[in-house]
Amino acid sequence: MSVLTLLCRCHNHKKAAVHTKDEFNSKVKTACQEQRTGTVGRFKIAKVIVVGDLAVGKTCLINRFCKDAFDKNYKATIGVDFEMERFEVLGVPFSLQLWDTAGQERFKCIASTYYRGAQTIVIVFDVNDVASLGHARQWLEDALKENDPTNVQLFLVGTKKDLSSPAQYSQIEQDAIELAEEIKAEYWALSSLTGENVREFFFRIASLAFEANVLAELEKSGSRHIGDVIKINSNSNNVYATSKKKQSNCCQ
Ligand SMILES: Nc1nc2c(ncn2[C@@H]2O[C@H](COP(=O)(O)OP(=O)(O)OP(=O)(O)O)[C@@H](O)[C@H]2O)c(=O)[nH]1
Ligand SMILES: [Mg+2]
Repeated sequence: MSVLTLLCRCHNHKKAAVHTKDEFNSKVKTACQEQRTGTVGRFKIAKVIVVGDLAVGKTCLINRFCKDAFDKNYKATIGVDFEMERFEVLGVPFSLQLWDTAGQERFKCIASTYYRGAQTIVIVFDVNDVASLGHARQWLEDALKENDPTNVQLFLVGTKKDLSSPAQYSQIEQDAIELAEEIKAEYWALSSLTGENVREFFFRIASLAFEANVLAELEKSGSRHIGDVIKINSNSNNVYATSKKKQSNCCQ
């Protein structure tokens, strides 16, 4: 289990306007301190879907984080796979369900049936393959068909950074940041082979998903405080009498 107390700050991406928050919302912090996070912490599991072209490194990314393993041999994902990862954010337990989907065209229609209900969409491309970045928009469009665009958090992720020279990388980075800004996604570049930025990236997903969930709970509860106990005592509306009355009505 990973313990998160602060949203990860990632200074590498200062240009990616997309990293706009580096502190938890104060309402969220207070709610956590006062243990008023409602269903978050008890039943809440955020669904994360990972999409992108074949062989860009989706499975390796999830395996590096969840199993600290890396396989240099390519084994295509057939349909979907998923992993659960448990976190503790601001002292509150929180889980991510990570859905690894197939990039191969022939498995795509099976995979897309699992897109629904995602809270986070991760669009993956290979920083050494411009075409895979070009296809990112299509992946996003397909994933959004099954989800409410106003309620999802987007991440654009460039993988295999270890394979590119700084000069090559900075070229594709510009295009990636431009796209990220346009689609309002956070941009991350990482390597599953070396592990660079992998942990930070998943911590960030967990933190933002957690924050969104707690804010939604607070909003839902309106003026009533989540976690408040509703007291029923002998002076309250007599629940027994009411139920008796109902019973007698029913027999008339
Ligand atoms: N050097 C390097 N190779 C990587 C990295 N990530 C993945 N690979 C390699 O890229 C190939 C494809 O990786 P996968 O993770 O299987 O790709 P995928 O996106 O899951 O592919 P599909 O399941 O077909 O959609 C494998 O041979 C990996 O070893 C990385 O960060 N660096
Ligand atoms: Mg795969």
